[in-house]
Amino acid sequence: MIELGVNVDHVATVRQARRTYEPDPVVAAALAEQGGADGITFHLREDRRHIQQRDVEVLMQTVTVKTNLEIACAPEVLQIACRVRPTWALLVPESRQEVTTEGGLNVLGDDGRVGDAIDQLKQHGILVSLFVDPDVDQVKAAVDLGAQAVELHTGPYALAGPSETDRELDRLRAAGEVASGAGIRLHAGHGLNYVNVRPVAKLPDMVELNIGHAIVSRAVMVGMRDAVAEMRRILDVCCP
Ligand SMILES: CC(=O)[C@@H](O)[C@H](O)COP(=O)(O)O
Ligand SMILES: NCC(=O)COP(=O)(O)O
Repeated sequence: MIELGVNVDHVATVRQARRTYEPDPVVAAALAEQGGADGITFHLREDRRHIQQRDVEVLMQTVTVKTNLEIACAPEVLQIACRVRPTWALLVPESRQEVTTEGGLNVLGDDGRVGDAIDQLKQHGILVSLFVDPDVDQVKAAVDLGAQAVELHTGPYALAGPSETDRELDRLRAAGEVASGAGIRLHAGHGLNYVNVRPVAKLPDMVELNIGHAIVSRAVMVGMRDAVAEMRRILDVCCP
């Protein structure tokens, strides 16, 4: 059965629109758990545009399922991760100008920062996943650096037009085969929603999907528990 990681970043986005106290991603995470989340994902960006350090601290005290802290390979956030010790750390690229995460980590071109970050996190008992484009060479480089999982960037798939979707799925399938063939966990995420999720969930050896924006968008209408439960039902039906 596919594991569902629910990303609560954009609950914090709504809160930060007024720099106030609500809606609280901590409450959203508890409701997501009631809806069937297997993990809670939260991205402590260097620019703090949504999740704040307070959210990380309180989520680490309250979440009862897996925690998946997304961070850049930057000393300040790495230090926080090593102190709070989430179940997983997902290393992602960041740039101030981006609307959202744009591409995967360039692991192939690593200047040592990714490798050092992996070692530092693992020394603190944290499992490490790398957010990479569905590129076989990037996945091989992630395996070589000792990542315990890769999260394939499904943004290009999600944005693909009808004539490109199969090609993007083939890229994801090929990259996933390298990951599972190397014995590391295969995750995927970014831009997945209630319609496009099924083909990705059905990819061979897919273990975990991390979904945020689409679930939070549905939650605005129906509530977090029901929005998560609906995604859970979709995954349970398509991947029993
Ligand atoms: C890496 C990824 O795709 C998401 O988990 C990420 O958090 C999205 O970036 P924003 O949260 O900045 O939208
Ligand atoms: N790493 C992907 C994630 O956590 C959620 O991305 P999105 O569903 O908010 O695009």
